[in-house]
Amino acid sequence: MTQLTTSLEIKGLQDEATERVLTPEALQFLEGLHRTFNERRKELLKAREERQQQLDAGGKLDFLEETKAIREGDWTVAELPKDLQDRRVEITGPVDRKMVINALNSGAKLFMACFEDATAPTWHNMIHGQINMYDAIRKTISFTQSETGKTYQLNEEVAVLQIRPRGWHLLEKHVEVDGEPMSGGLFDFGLYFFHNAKELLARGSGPYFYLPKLEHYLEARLWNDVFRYAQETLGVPQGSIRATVLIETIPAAFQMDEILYELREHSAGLNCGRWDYIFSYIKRLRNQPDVILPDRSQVTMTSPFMRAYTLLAIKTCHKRNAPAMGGMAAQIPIKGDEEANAAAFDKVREDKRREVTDGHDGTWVAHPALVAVALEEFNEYMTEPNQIARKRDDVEVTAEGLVEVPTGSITENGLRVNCSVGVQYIASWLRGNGAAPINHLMEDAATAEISRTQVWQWIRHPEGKLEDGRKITGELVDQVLEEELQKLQQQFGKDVYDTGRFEEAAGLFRRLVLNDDFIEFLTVPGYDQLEEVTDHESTES
Ligand SMILES: CC(=O)SCCNC(=O)CCNC(=O)[C@H](O)C(C)(C)COP(=O)(O)OP(=O)(O)OC[C@H]1O[C@@H](n2cnc3c(N)ncnc32)[C@H](O)[C@@H]1OP(=O)(O)O
Ligand SMILES: O=CC(=O)O
Repeated sequence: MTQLTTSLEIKGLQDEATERVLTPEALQFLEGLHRTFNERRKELLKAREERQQQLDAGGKLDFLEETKAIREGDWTVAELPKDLQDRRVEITGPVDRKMVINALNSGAKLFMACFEDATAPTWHNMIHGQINMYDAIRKTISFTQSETGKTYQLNEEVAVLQIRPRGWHLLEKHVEVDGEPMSGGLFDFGLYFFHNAKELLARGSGPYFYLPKLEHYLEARLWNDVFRYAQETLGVPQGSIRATVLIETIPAAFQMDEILYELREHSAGLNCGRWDYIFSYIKRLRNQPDVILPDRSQVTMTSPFMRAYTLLAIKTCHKRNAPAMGGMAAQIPIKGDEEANAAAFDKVREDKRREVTDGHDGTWVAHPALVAVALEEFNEYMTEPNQIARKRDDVEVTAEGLVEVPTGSITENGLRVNCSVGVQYIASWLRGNGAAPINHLMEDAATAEISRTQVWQWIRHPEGKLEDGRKITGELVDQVLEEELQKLQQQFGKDVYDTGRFEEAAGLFRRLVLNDDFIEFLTVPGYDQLEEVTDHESTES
């Protein structure tokens, strides 16, 4: 444990890698961020709890009276920089060194490097992720895979880089200020900005961010104040930062205008973070008697509440001259089965076509092989760099429409999939991998959040019954979980199962679904179980 400034302590392993990014000047900047903004961050998290209590007491979500003037006002966000005007296809991925190179070379217009739900926040991953960003921006990044000897380097032309720092709820326990862990989001943002903002601007781009899991416009205001402070402190021109906010919580859907307004000098629009949105919908409305969702597979982008929110995002953004980005389709290539692979690609094509014809200005893909599919759809239906000029005044979305409960059934298979996929994802995360291919789909933390939240609610809601009438109970879930664990043991073999942290993952999953006290984010208790694991693919070589 080293004390570097009067009040900042590094609790994580220190080596050559940490020395590269945790320079005394960078630490001083982090300390300033913490001291200036951490109290407000904590107050905003507390306000989330208070709003939850109101919802649990039967309160309804609605557009806010206090911000009517902003919704009805005539204002726009600042003009977009050149390299954010055409965002038709963005690839996302964790911050592993090889993946970073592959994503930048993928042919996508932009790459969102994720320090959040696609990355398990080990100290190693977070530090090496920063190093990978540093080297990628300066085009000095390369990687040699030890198994194959293959070397990866950047192409001449690469995607524009943006990063997703952790949300306001997550901590970076390896750095403490005044004996208190730092905010994960301030740590990720702060280090990236400190080392790269000026370099990015000198190279004709800028410090670009995706902001996850906001639940209120005041949380957007906090980010905006962080941006102003960071730019002022480091002598970077105000407005250099541009940030796209993920609308991925149900309360935020009622405050899209307000969020854009708070960030208007730094805004790069909104994105529909659809998986977390489903998670948030169940989480926030979990105690409302009329709300219960069917199997996850039946909740799609054509479910009325999902259509309502994506169309509202497009209308709201375009009114403010901001891009409205689409979301992620889970399908990834299926190796060795051409028919299944073609079907998976068709699903992605259909999803992207709906997005572009609705009016989205770009979309996300999870895998380089899907860049071309998404590009084809956007190239065909979006002939300009974006379609911000298409105002969608025809769209009418009501508060009731945003929360309309989707119909469908809860099946035994749906319950089994939630248990199995939830455990498999958590096990992968505990092994240090935040994005995982499971049953030929890309899964990240949002998947496990949806799975466990659905099961929690099904156990407690009177209508949480399988289609054959059986009530979903803690005992039934326990039994299903045991059976699914046995299947996983058979599928992976005893050795992989024993070393793969499946039992630990099942323990956490059980706690998440059986505890009456709902746990806000699985990554919070999970973080205590996330021991240090080193993944060579995130590391320099
Ligand atoms: C809900 C949300 O928040 S979505 C956003 C967050 N989630 C993500 O970003 C997940 C992104 N996707 C991924 O991480 C990956 O696609 C995974 C983990 C699901 C699958 O990865 P793999 O098992 O490596 O897939 P696969 O074997 O098909 O990969 C083939 C090649 O593509 C590369 N690749 C796959 N996905 C990506 C990606 N998203 N970015 C860059 N490269 C990628 C692999 O590195 C591999 O490279 P190689 O041939 O040089 O070794
Ligand atoms: O973060 C994205 C999502 O779909 O959730």
